[in-house]
Amino acid sequence: MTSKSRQVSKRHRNSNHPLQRLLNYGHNYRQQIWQATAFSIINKLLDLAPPVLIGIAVDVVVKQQDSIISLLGVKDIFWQFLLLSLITVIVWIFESAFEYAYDKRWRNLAQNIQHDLRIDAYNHLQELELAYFEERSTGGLMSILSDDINQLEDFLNEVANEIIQLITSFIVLIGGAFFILPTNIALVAMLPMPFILWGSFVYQNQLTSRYADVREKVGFLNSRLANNISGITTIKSFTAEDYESKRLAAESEAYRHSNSKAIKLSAAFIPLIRILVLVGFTSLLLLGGMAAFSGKISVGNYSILLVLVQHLLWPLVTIGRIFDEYQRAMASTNRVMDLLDTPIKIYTGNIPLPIHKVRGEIEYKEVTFAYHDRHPVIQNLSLHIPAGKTIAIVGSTGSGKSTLVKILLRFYEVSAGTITVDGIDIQKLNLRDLRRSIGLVSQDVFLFHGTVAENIAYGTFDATDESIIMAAKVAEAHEFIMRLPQGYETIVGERGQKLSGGQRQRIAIARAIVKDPPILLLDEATSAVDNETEAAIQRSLDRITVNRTTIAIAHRLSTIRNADCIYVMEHGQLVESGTHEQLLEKNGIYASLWRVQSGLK
Ligand SMILES: Nc1ncnc2c1ncn2[C@@H]1O[C@H](COP(=O)(O)OP(=O)(O)OP(=O)(O)O)[C@@H](O)[C@H]1O
Repeated sequence: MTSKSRQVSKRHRNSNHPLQRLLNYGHNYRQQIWQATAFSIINKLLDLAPPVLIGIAVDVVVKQQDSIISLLGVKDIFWQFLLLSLITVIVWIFESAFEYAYDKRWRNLAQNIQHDLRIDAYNHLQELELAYFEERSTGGLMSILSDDINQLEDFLNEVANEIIQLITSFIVLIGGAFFILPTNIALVAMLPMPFILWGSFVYQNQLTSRYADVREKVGFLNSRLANNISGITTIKSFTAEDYESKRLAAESEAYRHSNSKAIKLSAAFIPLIRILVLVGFTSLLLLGGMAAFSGKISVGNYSILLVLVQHLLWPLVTIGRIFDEYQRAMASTNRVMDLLDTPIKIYTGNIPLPIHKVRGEIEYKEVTFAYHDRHPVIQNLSLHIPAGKTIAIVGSTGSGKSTLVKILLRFYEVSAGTITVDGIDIQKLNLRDLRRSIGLVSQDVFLFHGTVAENIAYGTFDATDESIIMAAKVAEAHEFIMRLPQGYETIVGERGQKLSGGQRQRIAIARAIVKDPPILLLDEATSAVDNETEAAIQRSLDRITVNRTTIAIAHRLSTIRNADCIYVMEHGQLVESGTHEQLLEKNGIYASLWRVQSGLK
């Protein structure tokens, strides 16, 4: 996480209102926000000038030589109108110029903030521990990083300006009414205003929870979609299309239902506002007309008021949509900010571990570990692996073998005990250095959409073509890669789905070879392959484990029989250890497993 985003994250944790959180986040753009706001206000003021110009024109017609314009020294009616026309042209030009200015500012601001927010949110997400991802769905997280941030972009693009201009119109109208009209008439005309504001406020509160629900439902819908698209093979093979279609329809229906609850409320808003505006407008029409007739106010001023109110009527009608957009944006803001505020639970230590200095001695000292809300998977386990040696871990499924490897990488934090690398507690080591010095070939190989070469070089981004080919040869992958349509430049497809399981496995091994780490973790590297491939992988593993601390987890005992020491794991504890021969002699769990696998029993 960048120090900038860390600061930002601390800052907006202090406040609760989403708008405040957004403003705090956009702290660096304060100047741009002020400029855009000022341009919006000036544009609105200029936009409100035509009613005044109409009023003045009426004034010229009614009062002729005694009109307001005549105060400037222009007595001739034609010249008065010409001057008025000139002012109109100038106002128009400035209004257009400021429209351009505010539009450009707001839209650029929207782009800058959405960009920063997306990158910061993604960077923060990358720092979060695995448990966070296990609790959530990919689709749900995608909808925060995509939909919610887009919602904010739309808000800043248009709605922020609309809100500012609406407030400006309000103030001008109220000020204008009290300035022009006798106080009692102005008060009557303004009577609906508090109701409009109060009503809007109540509405806003009601809408908040409904839109939060809509955002949540979008998250569920997205997660179902993402899950189904990645599981399409399973869906097809189990002919579960209808079942999935129904499940998706149910999520989509929930989204529709949630939206229609929000629509029910927000759609009633505009007609209500119109009624209130009507009360103000007709009272102004009536009382103002009577006042103009009796000479209490001038005909010009009366015209100004009427046109000004008309000018406000339209924006007021849009207030419902503006609140709507505002509420949606605030619901999105909360979701994005909540993600940014999620505390990172696994922090890096500060002892550096330069990769070329790592010897690779690993020690687990009385380690206990439990996944969140579960019983311990590893219990009081101690294990010493001398530098450069290969150990193997075997044992029944679910006994905790993979977990042992994951806690060494600090994907999860141990509950008790310590793990050391070269005698240093891994919690005190620089986390990136620790992970850089470990190569993992995991049970489920993940390839990224891209070429074979890119996938082999993944993590060693400066790898040369020669080293990539060398690694592929050692991993016995070179031959099959050369048979692919574009060789090393062949696109492997998303998650490497255009390759076979064994091919993916060999690319993963080549990837680890290019990385050349002092510590190698092989989590069932030969699980998804046939006997021939297994033999090929075995040959390459024999080569790459030399002088490298290696932990190999295997179900097929033949693949690890040459290990310096083999451990048998049961229920989170190491119950047997020794070389292959020693363990056979012991005639315990390992020996019976061996007999089963080699067909002796
Ligand atoms: N992320 C997780 N959250 C909660 N429980 C988990 C998680 N990952 C694994 N477990 C549980 O921890 C136990 C040990 O899992 P682990 O993957 O370490 O077993 P394993 O010995 O590697 O099994 P296998 O040989 O089948 O790969 C299992 O009971 C599993 O259900």
